[in-house]
Amino acid sequence: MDKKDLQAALLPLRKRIDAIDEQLLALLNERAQVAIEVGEVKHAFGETDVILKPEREAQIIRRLQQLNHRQTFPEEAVQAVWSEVISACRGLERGLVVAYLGPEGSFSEQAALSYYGHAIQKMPCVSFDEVFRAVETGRANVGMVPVENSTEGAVNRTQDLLLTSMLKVHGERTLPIRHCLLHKTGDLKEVTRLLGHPQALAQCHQWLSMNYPQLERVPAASNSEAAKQAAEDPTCLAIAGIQAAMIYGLNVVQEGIQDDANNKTRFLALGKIDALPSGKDQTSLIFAVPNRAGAVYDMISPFAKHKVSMTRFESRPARTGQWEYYFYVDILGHQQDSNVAQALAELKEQSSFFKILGSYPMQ
Ligand SMILES: O=C(O)C(=O)C[C@]1(C(=O)O)C=C[C@@H](O)C=C1
Repeated sequence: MDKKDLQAALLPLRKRIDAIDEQLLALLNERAQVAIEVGEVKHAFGETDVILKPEREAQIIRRLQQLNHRQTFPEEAVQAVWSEVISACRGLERGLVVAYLGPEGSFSEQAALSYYGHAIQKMPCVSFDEVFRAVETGRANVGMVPVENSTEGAVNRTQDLLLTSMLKVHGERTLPIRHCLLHKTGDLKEVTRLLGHPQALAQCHQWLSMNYPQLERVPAASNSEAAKQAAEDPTCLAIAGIQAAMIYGLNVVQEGIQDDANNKTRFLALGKIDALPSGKDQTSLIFAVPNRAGAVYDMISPFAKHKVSMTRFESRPARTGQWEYYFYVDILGHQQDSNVAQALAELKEQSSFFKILGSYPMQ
């Protein structure tokens, strides 16, 4: 069989794919028209602010994943494809400005694109504080921030900002984090310094100590900022993701240098909207207890009483110098579910501080 036979065998199959793509495109256009009408209805009812409905998006994707069960189209692709379809339709209703820690090529950007899709207006910010401020002041509609990492634990600055901010959580996205060692040319003769975000330096600590113990480790504002600087300075190595390497034209000296091969970061989607129950939700909250024996035990007993599962329990010093703490807790269920509502009401009753960050669809 020669090349001509191959082309002849492929031709009818490719014709079928072309015909299917035409149908898909026609259907996508039909969907886009309906989304525009949805936008008009929302407008007529005065819902002009943010078009985003996290619970509806989660329900659409979950329903399709179930329908697709045991079919040929890959399971993960359902989420990826429909996130983009919904993103494009949402963008036709109204543009969404998304703030995150930049510059371009950061893991936060990846999380933002994965959660909100590509039909967004990106607003890269210089710090987590700036991300919160951009959303609070209305310059951005929503923001995406890392909250915890599987190797390093809580992202403290985010935790502190969540404590005082009026923003609410409406979604989450967990991404695998693969760090790469990057350099301008790949010729490391002149290298004296290693740039990376403190979280990235910590996640690669063992590998760096084994392979580059002599290099000065310099904290950067973000991984992509480290990559951007290294692209201009051959005396610097940078730790960042492969995305940043491509954007800033860097050489990948070594891929996957994080100490844990399964390194993951969980990001939170923030805004001023409340996500309604989607059928599979979780709730994030912060509370503090009076400083007395058994207080924490008493505090969390309403969860057991009302059969609410706790999936995360983290503490952070209250900075009073009194060994007092804020507790960051995630529970399964939506704050509108009756058992969750009862447990939260009892917890609130006994706390010296109580704040619900939001209920939102589980990824
Ligand atoms: O159902 C809506 O409220 C819509 O705006 C439509 C749509 C979609 O494309 O399916 C778009 C954006 C919302 O976040 C949810 C769903």
